[in-house]
Amino acid sequence: MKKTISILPGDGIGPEVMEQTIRIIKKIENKFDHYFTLNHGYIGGAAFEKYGCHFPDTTLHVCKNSDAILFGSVGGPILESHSVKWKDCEKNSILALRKNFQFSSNIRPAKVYPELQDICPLKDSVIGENGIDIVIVRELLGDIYFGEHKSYIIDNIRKAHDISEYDEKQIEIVAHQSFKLAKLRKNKVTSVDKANVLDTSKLWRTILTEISKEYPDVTLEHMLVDNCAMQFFINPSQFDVLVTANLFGDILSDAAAAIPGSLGLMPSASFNVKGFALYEPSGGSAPQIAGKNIANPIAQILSFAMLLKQSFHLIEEANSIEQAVHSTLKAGYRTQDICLNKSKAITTSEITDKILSFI
Ligand SMILES: NC(=O)C1=CN([C@@H]2O[C@H](COP(=O)(O)OP(=O)(O)OC[C@H]3O[C@@H](n4cnc5c(N)ncnc54)[C@H](O)[C@@H]3O)[C@@H](O)[C@H]2O)C=CC1
Ligand SMILES: CC(C)CC(=O)C(=O)O
Ligand SMILES: [Mg+2]
Repeated sequence: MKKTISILPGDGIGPEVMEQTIRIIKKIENKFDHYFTLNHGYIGGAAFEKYGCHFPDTTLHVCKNSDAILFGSVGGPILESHSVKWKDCEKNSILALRKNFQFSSNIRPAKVYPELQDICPLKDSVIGENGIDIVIVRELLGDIYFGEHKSYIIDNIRKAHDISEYDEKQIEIVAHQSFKLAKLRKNKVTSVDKANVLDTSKLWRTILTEISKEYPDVTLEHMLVDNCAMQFFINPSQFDVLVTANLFGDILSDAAAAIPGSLGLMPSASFNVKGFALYEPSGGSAPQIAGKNIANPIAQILSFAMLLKQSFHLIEEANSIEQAVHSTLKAGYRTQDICLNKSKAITTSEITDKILSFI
């Protein structure tokens, strides 16, 4: 198969985990006789250094001419967020990319890996006999991230506001996606909102309820977001598909990383309505561990597996990567974020060597 993939490593650990993922891509090409054209683009702080902006036209061009986008992460250390290089980096890069291609829904799976049960902070009794297997569907183009953001001074008082907005069409897209996904799974959708206070949430709840009538086999439940955050840790196996707004989804999907045990294991996929997609780890650029060859590359590698499955329909190829990750973990190889005995942890490149050996 001949397909083009945009490779946007970005900042922090992005380039390190992307480099290892490219080794996996090469192995898949060799083993299954495919040829992928990898077109590289700068984004985030890395682009700012080279082009003086966070999302140059050349990168947009690369993305427009590809069949799928594999993204690393962007952003610098929080303490440097006012510097010229990092100011508004995330807004100008990943948010602009999502907006440009209208990536309206973001899929973030969260499950317990049986071979990593020792690092899952949840008790066996909480995990339960059937384990935990949740898919979070996060709306990606509305809410407070895309409303007006403003800081100002009135009567010598510093003020700021961020406006959250939704329209029914935006909610309908993720609603349909969630019900369709639930039909392939356990037929349950939990819609998470703050409808006891927010008008955007009241609209959210109304639309989810209306759309649910088109999917009579799927059970729809509504849950308030504060309760949901707690339910993740006391009864996570109740969830199948969880659908929520942009901000709540951002926060809850990081919280859900506690289920496998590390953000370094969490891949994600973002789709537009035409099916074009961007794949990226759920976590960020982890600046404090960047450049040390200690980051976990699995989230990035599994994001590539999602790309193979969802964008290229290469199921056997994707399964071979997922199986290799499981075999590697089962054999006891761990990076430091998933290793209880840190002295036994192996590096980013060493764990990739092991994964490659199982493909
Ligand atoms: N899509 C994106 O590009 C995102 C970018 N960011 C940016 O990343 C920067 C750092 O943000 P944080 O809040 O610290 O979030 P983060 O997700 O980068 O890190 C949170 C924690 O998870 C750990 N972690 C994350 N990925 C890991 C991996 N692959 N292996 C091992 N450990 C891993 C980090 O070491 C840290 O302890 C900020 O500039 C932020 O804006 C944050 C989230 C998403
Ligand atoms: C710029 C942020 C909204 C990125 C992020 O935290 C995420 O997508 O999870
Ligand atoms: Mg996030």
